[in-house]
Amino acid sequence: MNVELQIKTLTEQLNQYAKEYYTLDNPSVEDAEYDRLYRELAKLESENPNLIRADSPTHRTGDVVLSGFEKYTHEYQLYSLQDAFSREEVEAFDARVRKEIAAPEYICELKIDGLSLSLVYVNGVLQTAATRGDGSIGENITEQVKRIKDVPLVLSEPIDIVVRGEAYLPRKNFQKLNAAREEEGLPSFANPRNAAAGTLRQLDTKVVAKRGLATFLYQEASPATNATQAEVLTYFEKLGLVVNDQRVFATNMTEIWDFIQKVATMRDDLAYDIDGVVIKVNDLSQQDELGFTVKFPKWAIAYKFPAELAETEILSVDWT
Ligand SMILES: NC(=O)c1cnc(OC2CCCC2)nc1N
Repeated sequence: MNVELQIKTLTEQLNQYAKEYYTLDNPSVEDAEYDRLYRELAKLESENPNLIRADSPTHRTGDVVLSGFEKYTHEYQLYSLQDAFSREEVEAFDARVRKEIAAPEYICELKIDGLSLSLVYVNGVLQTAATRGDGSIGENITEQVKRIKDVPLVLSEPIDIVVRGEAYLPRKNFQKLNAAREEEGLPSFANPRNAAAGTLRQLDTKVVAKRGLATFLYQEASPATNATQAEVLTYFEKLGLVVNDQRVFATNMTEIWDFIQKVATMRDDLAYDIDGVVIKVNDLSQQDELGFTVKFPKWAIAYKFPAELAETEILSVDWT
């Protein structure tokens, strides 16, 4: 078999094994077998650097230690969500929407409690990853994000697209990390969100690879190629991006509130932290009709769950 085909086969095989191991939590080969194939690929790549593929797993390792963070100016501004803390506030949002959209269909998504992330793909290849920053200028964290195993280095289609999502630390990896830090006499992280933020601010990318961050993508920032938010999310899955599967449609407050209550009861059983539910007008042309206020989109609202008291706060409350 010629070298180019050998490199292609090894790359595809290793990517499949990594997906089984990291995303499906169901490896089909032993680590030793993965390591053997990985070393074989790394050897072929070092002998034929011109044949290294953009989706090679060797881009995700290697001890790149950066000297600092470059600024990155977002091509599309990142908006933040208006918050709602009660049913009445969500009803007011629904009423505002109905002033302009007669019978809106909403899509409700979990609000992942992580770090906002922007991914820029050119010809289907991950070119830049950046933090939100102030919405216009963020920090370039491309090398760090390449160490997040569920972020595809190459999409299934060679398209140009800018996508938004959340990087988060799964609760089991958060617990492992804090246990290790206590072992080393290091201060533990207060919550998974802080741990994720601290991890993506690491200049030594080897540290990022070890921590086990993950992502959920939820918005197309570049001009929409789909008609609804639901179709965007399905399209993202087809491209190889990870999308949260807990999403429902709602056409009125009762259905919205039923979902919010359902999420409130199953929240503790999730593998990751959430801090609310995001309700969005599903039709993207209606989103455009509604537009934005100075800060927020008028077509979305975030219902926030009451903040859970941290253990220390519970102890400090005078329960008498
Ligand atoms: N943390 C989340 O899970 C989340 C955050 N934001 C959005 O949508 C915003 C993005 C810009 C306008 C609507 N959706 C989400 N699921």
